[in-house]
Amino acid sequence: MDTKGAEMAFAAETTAQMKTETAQKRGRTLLNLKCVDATSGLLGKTLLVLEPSKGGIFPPHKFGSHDVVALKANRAEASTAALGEGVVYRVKDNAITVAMDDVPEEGLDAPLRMEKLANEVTYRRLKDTLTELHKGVRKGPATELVPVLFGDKYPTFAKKPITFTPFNQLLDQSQQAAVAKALAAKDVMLLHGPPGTGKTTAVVEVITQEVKRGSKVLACAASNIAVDNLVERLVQNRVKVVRMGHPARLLPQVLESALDAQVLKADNTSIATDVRKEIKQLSSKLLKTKDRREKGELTRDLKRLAKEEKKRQTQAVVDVIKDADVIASTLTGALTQRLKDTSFDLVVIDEAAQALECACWIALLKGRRCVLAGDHLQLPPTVQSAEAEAKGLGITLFERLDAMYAAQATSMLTMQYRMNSEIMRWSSDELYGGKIGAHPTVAKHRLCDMDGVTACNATEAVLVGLLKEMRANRKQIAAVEISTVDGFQGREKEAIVISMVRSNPEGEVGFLSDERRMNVAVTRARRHCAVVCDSDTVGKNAFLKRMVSYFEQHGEYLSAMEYLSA
Ligand SMILES: Nc1ncnc2c1ncn2[C@@H]1O[C@H](COP(=O)(O)OP(=O)(O)OP(=O)(O)O)[C@@H](O)[C@H]1O
Repeated sequence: MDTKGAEMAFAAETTAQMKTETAQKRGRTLLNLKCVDATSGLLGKTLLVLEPSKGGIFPPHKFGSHDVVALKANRAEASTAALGEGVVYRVKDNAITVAMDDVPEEGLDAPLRMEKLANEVTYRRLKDTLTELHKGVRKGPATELVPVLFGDKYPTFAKKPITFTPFNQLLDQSQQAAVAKALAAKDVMLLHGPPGTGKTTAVVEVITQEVKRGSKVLACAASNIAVDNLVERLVQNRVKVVRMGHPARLLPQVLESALDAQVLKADNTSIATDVRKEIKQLSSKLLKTKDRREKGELTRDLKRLAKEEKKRQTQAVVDVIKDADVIASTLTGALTQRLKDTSFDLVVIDEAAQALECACWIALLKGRRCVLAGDHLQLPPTVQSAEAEAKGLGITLFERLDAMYAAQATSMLTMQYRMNSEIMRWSSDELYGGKIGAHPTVAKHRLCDMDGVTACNATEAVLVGLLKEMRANRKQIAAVEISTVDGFQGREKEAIVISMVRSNPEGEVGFLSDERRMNVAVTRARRHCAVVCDSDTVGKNAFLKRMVSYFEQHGEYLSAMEYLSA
């Protein structure tokens, strides 16, 4: 990680180094924009709406929600300071909305260009954390935890079994056992949640129980969406939760939990607002007065008031954070200055098997104990540098700890609430030692039980036909989504069609052979899973061969010839 690596190089490919036209071609800059609207509203931020100057739609580009962007005059030199920076809030074909802290005072009425900025803050935070770890953690809340996570000390648990009254009455036995283990953990516990087993449900119970016993909890995940998911459910349990992060990156349904929203409501904020009004009045008095003594007095007062305003604003943030039972943030977001002096009894990381180990450390250094929830038998985070991956960045902390401490520290959830048991059994037998069961509500559900579906075979044929047609016409049909497996992790659909497009005489199966990828692909399906493949090619790989024969045995097998004549 100390060499910059491919990811850093990619991020550093800033538009500043490219000609603006080249940058526009690469989708990192949009030229000739006009600002058509500026409204305040998003928790004190201003939303600017930008459209192509000549109307119509934007050329192809790479701007997406949450990107950090700079606005400049359309033809400004690359080195010219930006009119302002903001975060992309919404992207449509013909308009992009950007949330800004401070609206540029001038320049918005002229043609503009928008540049995508490399998110260097994240890299700096990862690097700073690694440097701190490298120096050795001799003080702070995680002093006792660090040796356990590096394999120098075994994890320990309370001697007496923990009993608790679940908030969620529906928790199954394996979820209850996992929660009890988490509550008993003195340093680390791994909550292993295979597909559809309600890992987040168990995590929310752990956090709620911890709050009940007086703990302050840091709840994290690598992605904003996973953090918002936790926040939504914790709010339902009436837990006092504060969501860190830029409001433009949060789902609208969790905005009320945002730090900014709660700070706006704080007493110290209304005092700061009053002080600001007073400052305005005194400033205009100062401009009018000719009296030297009065000028001196007013200047002194203004200085004092400015200090007071700042103090009240800072105190409002400190109070909200202090008063919260749970602070929720992304892993890298946990390194904010605002949490610098806050430590936690417990750090919970959801989707830990999809997070880089160094990102986990940002959060872990803030807590005495930790619970990591995830499934290392699904796909790990993407690492763009092959070298970094080979040197260990591709192994997650969850996987590493499970390899060291599975017997002591891991509790696996064993009841799943998504798949028909035939779909589930392949994954359970191949990857989870045959330990997973299907809840009765899903065990037998099939596509043909759904309203409007009459014949399952016909539906399969339609699905496959549809897929071909969409590929050919490159168009999206409502209710059908096309995605790579990697992009679909964490999601589910009633029916999944897996296209294993490889077909060659050498039997090269490439990335299909990653068991975790196939595990993710198959386990997205609730009621129906169809695989389209060249069985000769994929049959050269033992794992895929077993998979195809499982489908042959337990499902329906049709050759291409049979489909063509169907
Ligand atoms: N004990 C339970 N009883 C009934 N339904 C449950 C139970 N636990 C989880 N579920 C349901 O299972 C689904 C998945 O649960 P949840 O959202 O907690 O899992 P996840 O962590 O997001 O996904 P996954 O388990 O695939 O990792 C949800 O619809 C949830 O309501």
